[in-house]
Amino acid sequence: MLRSAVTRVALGRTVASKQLGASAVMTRALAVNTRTITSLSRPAIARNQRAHPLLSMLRASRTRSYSDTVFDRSKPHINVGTIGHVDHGKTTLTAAITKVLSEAGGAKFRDYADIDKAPEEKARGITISTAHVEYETANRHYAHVDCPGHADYIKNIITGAAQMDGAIIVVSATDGQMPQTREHLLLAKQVGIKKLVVFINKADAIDDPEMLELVDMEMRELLNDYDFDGDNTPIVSGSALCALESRSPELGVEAIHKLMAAVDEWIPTPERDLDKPFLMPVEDIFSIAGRGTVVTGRVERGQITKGQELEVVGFGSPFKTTLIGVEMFHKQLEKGQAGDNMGALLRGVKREALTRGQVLAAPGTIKAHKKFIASLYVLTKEEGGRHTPFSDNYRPQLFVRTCDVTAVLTHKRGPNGEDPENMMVMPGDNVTMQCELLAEIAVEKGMRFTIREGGRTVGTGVITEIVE
Ligand SMILES: Nc1nc2c(ncn2[C@@H]2O[C@H](COP(=O)(O)OP(=O)(O)OP(=O)(O)O)[C@@H](O)[C@H]2O)c(=O)[nH]1
Ligand SMILES: [Mg+2]
Repeated sequence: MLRSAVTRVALGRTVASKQLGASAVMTRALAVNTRTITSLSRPAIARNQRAHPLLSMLRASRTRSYSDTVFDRSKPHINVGTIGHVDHGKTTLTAAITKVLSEAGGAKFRDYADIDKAPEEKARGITISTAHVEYETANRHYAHVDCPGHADYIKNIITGAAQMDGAIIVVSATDGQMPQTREHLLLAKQVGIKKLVVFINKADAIDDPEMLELVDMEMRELLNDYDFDGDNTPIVSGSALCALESRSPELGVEAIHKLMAAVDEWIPTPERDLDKPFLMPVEDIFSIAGRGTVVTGRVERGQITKGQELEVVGFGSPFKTTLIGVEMFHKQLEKGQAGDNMGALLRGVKREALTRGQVLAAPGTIKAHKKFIASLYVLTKEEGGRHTPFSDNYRPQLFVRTCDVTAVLTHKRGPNGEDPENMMVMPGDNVTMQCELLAEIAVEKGMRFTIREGGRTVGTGVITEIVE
């Protein structure tokens, strides 16, 4: 069934979500932007083929049918993306990677036009244009995200519409680093991306090869500035366009192979959820006469066995308890694990001591906090957000996991002590603000949340730093 779906989707735009559905990581990553699989109608394909000059070439690579390649579920999966300044070649590189890997049987070629007119996706009411493409190397299976514009990158990174475990930062040899190179690096750092690979693109367009050295040095310095490992980060130079147009192989196809080898080696496969410490957000609480208190929820990560100790964190002092029973679909189990909707029977805990929004966690693995710094995207009126700006001490409801709590948003005072009172936040803005919660909840750096007001979502954010 899977195979036929793949074969049917002639232009492959929607293959990724379905194929990857089986992978737990992917299911989560694509949860907000799962697209339906529909084959393009024949006239649509014909139109596309007429429209794009590269298409006869593409058709050749497409007939090397991808459906012949058995999807190998045993390969580790990882989410990556291209980031970098406008026009530096992110989309061209994305297309080039699929082209080069398709020749090795590890991808379905996605041409530039197909990637760049990415379908719009809805993530929590925010429209984000992203293209997901997939490919594989000998070692790993990749989902790769590319966004058409700077604003979409910002939203995409903040909302986690496509989570990136690592990224390829593209920088043009003709320009060197530019403002969005830095901005994307900063955001990447804030959302917890630990490793990047640099691609110095447009190496075909420079006269002086020293430019490459210069950009190389400058990028290492910049990476160090943002707390990445600038000295050891692999930097590959080449030309995405040459690879896409099958010319100057040393700058083109060979550079792409070098780049992907660097990505394979340098960007680690994320820890699987099952290997992480146990955590389950509390959704509901029941008293069961003669037995005790049962908490239900969906296990976010890790696993737990009957008899193990748990900590209840959030809304007041944390306390410990023991898991004495696990139930799922009215059946008793020995163990609960990530993804399970389970009922946890707890020893000696009164119903009143528990509340929705707390978490059950492996002891000592998460703390409750009241104050943190967040990178926030404020929805525009068109996205269903506010019509007017807000100023300091704005008090929306903050939603995270199963929890909602009032938050007070204030600006961090400017570097020269600028008065935050005078700072207004406009719909459509991306801002860094301090959030102070009216109750302590279990949060971690890198967690995403939404802010709502009067029953509608007005913003989305990611925690970049815990204050207290
Ligand atoms: N000479 C040369 N031009 C390139 C190369 N790669 C991309 N370009 C050109 O640079 C321009 C921008 O490329 P894109 O791939 O659209 O850049 P982008 O980073 O996706 O741009 P945005 O999505 O608008 O931020 C296009 O005209 C490409 O043809 C290259 O290796 N060499
Ligand atoms: Mg682009």
